[in-house]
Amino acid sequence: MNQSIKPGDNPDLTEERLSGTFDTNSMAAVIYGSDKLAQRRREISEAVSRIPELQDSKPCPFMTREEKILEGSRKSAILNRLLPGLIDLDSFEETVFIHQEVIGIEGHPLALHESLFIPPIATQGTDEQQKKWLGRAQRREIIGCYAQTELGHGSNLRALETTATFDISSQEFILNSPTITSLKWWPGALGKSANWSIVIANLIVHDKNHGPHPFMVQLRDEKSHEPLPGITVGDIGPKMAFNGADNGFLGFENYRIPRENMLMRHSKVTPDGGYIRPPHAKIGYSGMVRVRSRMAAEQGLFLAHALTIAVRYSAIRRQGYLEDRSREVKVLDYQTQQHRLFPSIARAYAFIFCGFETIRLYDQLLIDVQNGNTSGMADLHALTSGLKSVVTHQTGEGIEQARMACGGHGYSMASYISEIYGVAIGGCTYEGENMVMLLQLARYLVKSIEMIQNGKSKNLGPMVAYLAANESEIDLNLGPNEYLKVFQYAARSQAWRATEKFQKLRNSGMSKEQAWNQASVELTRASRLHTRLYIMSTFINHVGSVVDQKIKKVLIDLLNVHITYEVMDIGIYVQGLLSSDQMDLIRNQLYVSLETIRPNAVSLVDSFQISDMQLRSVLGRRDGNVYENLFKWAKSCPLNDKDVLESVTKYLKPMMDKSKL
Ligand SMILES: CCCCCCCCCC/C=C\C/C=C/C(=O)SCCNC(=O)CCNC(=O)[C@H](O)C(C)(C)COP(=O)(O)OP(=O)(O)OC[C@H]1O[C@@H](n2cnc3c(N)ncnc32)[C@H](O)[C@@H]1OP(=O)(O)O
Ligand SMILES: Cc1cc2nc3c(=O)[nH]c(=O)nc-3n(C[C@H](O)[C@H](O)[C@H](O)COP(=O)(O)OP(=O)(O)OC[C@H]3O[C@@H](n4cnc5c(N)ncnc54)[C@H](O)[C@@H]3O)c2cc1C
Repeated sequence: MNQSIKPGDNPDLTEERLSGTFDTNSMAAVIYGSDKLAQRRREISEAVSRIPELQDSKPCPFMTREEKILEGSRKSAILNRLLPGLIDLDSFEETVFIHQEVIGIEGHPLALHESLFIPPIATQGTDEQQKKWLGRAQRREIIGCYAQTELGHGSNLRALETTATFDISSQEFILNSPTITSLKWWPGALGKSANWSIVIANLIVHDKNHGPHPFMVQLRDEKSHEPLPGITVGDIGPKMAFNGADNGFLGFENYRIPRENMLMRHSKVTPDGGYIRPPHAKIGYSGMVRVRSRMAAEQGLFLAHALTIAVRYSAIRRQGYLEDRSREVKVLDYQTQQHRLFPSIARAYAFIFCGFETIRLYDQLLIDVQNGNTSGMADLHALTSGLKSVVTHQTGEGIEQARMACGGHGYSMASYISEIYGVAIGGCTYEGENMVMLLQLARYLVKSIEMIQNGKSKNLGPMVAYLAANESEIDLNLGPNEYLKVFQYAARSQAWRATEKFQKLRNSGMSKEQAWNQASVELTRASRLHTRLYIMSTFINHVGSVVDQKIKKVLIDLLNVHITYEVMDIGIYVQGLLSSDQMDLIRNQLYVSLETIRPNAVSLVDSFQISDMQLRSVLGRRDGNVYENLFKWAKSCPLNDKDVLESVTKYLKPMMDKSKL
């Protein structure tokens, strides 16, 4: 049964929920990985809803930027006091979840503290460094951020300009921002809130530049919160979204920190100026891999937010007629609306399933690396580079479709979809611009194909083994595994096409860099197809492992939406494999699968169990009572505090009076 049904709900939404064929709590358990984890989310939402001081003081769209930052800080401080009674303090998931529930998605002063400041200390700090800072950070005696990007440099880490020069005589590093382009620019919470930061700077010892390394740097006085001498710091101004966070700039002028402030678990500088290399050259990049490995699930949830709003609203919004002219139909009954929304529901599920898998892979890698085994780093870097790029892009597309599916009201901030969109698409840029990261995965694909060309196919990892296969015919009797083969064909032929283009250019005498650039559009296409194949195969495997038969049945229906939509979407890449009859068959299977999933659409989004507090959307309310609440929301807009505004008395009225003469 659908657990969201309550008395007083909009009857159209109740009708939808009654037509669902499965238990939404059981589905939530599959989405979040276990009944216990899903149950914890419900308990935390429930507990938060009973604490008056944690409620929004007014709707976010009516707040100025300053009010958003103040509100985020107010709630962060209250949460810090209440957290021990509300969540398991050792659980990163519960910490992120409660902040999102209480403060929302627009960012807050501690948004980066948990995800980018504490993890590098925990994974790249020595035992002594952890003892010194981890407890303080966890108790929030200090607030931290992650300062890597510079005004002139983001994607290309090797071009960072900030320097940390070792001074043997004082046993200190001297930090400098030598140029305007070397100012740190963008770090979340840096602008006004953080007093410490992980700073990525070029390590210079005995005039030799050892490249970017992480340093623990105090920025502000712990008593006065004033910037320390040698530090220039401030906020970079309003952004497209995420304005509850104070992204900042930072400059150093001969700013000294003790030698012990370089995070030295992997690379080390000894007191006499010796440099000890890390076990893997890119181990310092692992904080980024950690965040990327979490982005698929995060983004899947952003998409889930937008779809919860659009699907619920589509079930109460009546517009136009089908057969019965006496009553307008729910817009959810239109095939175009279903085609707009249901493939995105499938993607949201797929992204979340993939996301929990990559989080698990990262956690395993972390254990391996701590035990000295870095062999899995390249694989996970390639996988998460592609995944973050594809998932953020498709999430953005899906959210925008969800907005349009809500018609005019989707454009109002009352829907909250524009904010969700603005926050989600930030992910196309942060943690590595998407094209740049697709090209990282492409390096891996090209290397894999070169292994095949050199007769070393048996050395290929399981994720790229399909590159060596030779599928040229597909059975018309299409099931998920045949769709997978179709996708493998597309990904394989594009990877070979791109690699061969690169190699041909090389053989024509072009430099490696120029040849790479000339082949790069084809290379990014190969990376996207490879990643979409991974998403599809993870989805198929996940559904295969579900035990509850009612849940499995609806997930198979959703998987059918996914595989048919995805194959139609890449039609151009499978022209050599599928006949036009086969394409027609798939197209029809997609339309059938949209109809099949229709009765479960509302229950599928209800299963994300995103509370009204977290959703912050008038259109997406659980009870479906949209119109009366839209009217209330509009009336509460500060512009309506007065009937006659100063804009009228001061300018418009005199203008009209003058025109009358
Ligand atoms: C609903 C839930 C809501 C939760 C809300 C949470 C909200 C949180 C909001 C947070 C918001 C924003 C936070 C944002 C933070 C940031 O953006 S921090 C800054 C991030 N910056 C980047 O990502 C920069 C991207 N650039 C890079 O990573 C590197 O420059 C790049 C990898 C592109 C290239 O590095 P180079 O050193 O030049 O290396 P290259 O020559 O290209 O490659 C050499 C070789 O090394 C391999 N390699 C590269 N990286 C790795 C790695 N990490 N691990 C393993 N191997 C790696 C690469 O593949 C090459 O291998 P090859 O064999 O030679 O091909
Ligand atoms: C919301 C948000 C939060 C952020 N938070 C943080 C933070 O907390 N800490 C932090 O350090 N940083 C943060 N950043 C910065 C972020 O990591 C960078 O913006 C990101 O890495 C992209 O770098 P860039 O801005 O230099 O883009 P650029 O590299 O300048 O990209 C511009 C264009 O150039 C293209 N391009 C660049 N290089 C190549 C290439 N080699 N091949 C082909 N095309 C290329 C890109 O594809 C893109 O189209 C944040 C950014 C945002 C938007």
